[in-house]
Amino acid sequence: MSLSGWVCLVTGASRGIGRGIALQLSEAGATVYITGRQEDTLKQTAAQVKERGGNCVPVICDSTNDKEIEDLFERIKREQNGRLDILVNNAYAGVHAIFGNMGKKFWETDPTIWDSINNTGLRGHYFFSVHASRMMVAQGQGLIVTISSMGGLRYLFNVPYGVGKAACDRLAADMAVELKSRGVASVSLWPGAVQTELVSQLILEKETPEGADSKIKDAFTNGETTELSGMCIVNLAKDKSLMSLSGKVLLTCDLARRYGFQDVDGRSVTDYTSLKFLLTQVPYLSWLSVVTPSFLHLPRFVLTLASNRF
Ligand SMILES: NC(=O)c1ccc[n+]([C@@H]2O[C@H](COP(=O)([O-])OP(=O)(O)OC[C@H]3O[C@@H](n4cnc5c(N)ncnc54)[C@H](O)[C@@H]3O)[C@@H](O)[C@H]2O)c1
Repeated sequence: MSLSGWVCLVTGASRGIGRGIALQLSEAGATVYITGRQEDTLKQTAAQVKERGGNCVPVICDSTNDKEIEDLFERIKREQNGRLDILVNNAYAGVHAIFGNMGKKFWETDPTIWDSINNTGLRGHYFFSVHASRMMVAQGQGLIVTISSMGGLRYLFNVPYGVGKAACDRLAADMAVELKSRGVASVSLWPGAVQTELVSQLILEKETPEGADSKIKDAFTNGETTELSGMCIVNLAKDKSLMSLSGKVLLTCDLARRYGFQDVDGRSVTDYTSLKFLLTQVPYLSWLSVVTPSFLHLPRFVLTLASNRF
């Protein structure tokens, strides 16, 4: 799957899912601009990319700093003759705030948690998308992937988290409406639970945090690697039916099945919408999962109904 000659931009790639995505895109041959706020950690990602024979350009760019965002796009235009093929909106500053406030109600939490969660992870995505779309519309093609999660569907963790994720899904969908006639695709990608460095530190290596549901820890124990989302994006970028997927929420487990791959460590990808998995979550019925075939899935319209807003 070659992306040789492609130019990509991944925000927040100094660790976590962003780093995994940068590794996969560069391994596929793309030149990948990666952003973060700290030079040392960005350089660590760049060194890993280089070790695998890839090419990446680390750029210090805070997603909450409009001027730094503008300068970054000017630089890409200058260095790549106006070419940008893929933007991945991934940067996120909310993980510490989420796990540090587990179990608290929104009125018991400092309201600035909204900013920690949504300034980088929603407002920043909009700003990056505007600049990227200007380049992509001019070239008549491109792909914008906004990393979101199933918190966009129903309550998960806390109020600003769910609102932010629902808004990310809507951002991807509404941008797709305006971009469709210009040949540019916009999708929202939902990873499952992912074993990032922070998840290891804050969840896996600790007792279940106070106020947290023990099922959350189980989900992360069987979680995806940080590179699975990257594998999904590499395959998606080459999909001849890409425009027909534009505007949709895509799940990493569905894309792994669509393109027929396993996680980079050889594990099969947990399918959160399979009947088999869902039964494991139901007390007294979990035994049924053993005899349930894994190809039975929850139809997508049921997921839509699960948002239950009417
Ligand atoms: N970890 C999971 O299990 C999981 C599951 C589903 C969805 N997601 C989503 O994936 C996205 C990435 O999450 P993660 O778990 O990899 O987070 P993370 O905290 O491990 O990584 C976030 C990255 O963003 C960077 N960043 C933070 N603030 C920034 C700023 N102002 N400017 C530029 N870069 C900044 C960080 O330096 C880091 O590189 C989030 O939207 C998250 O909700 C995560």
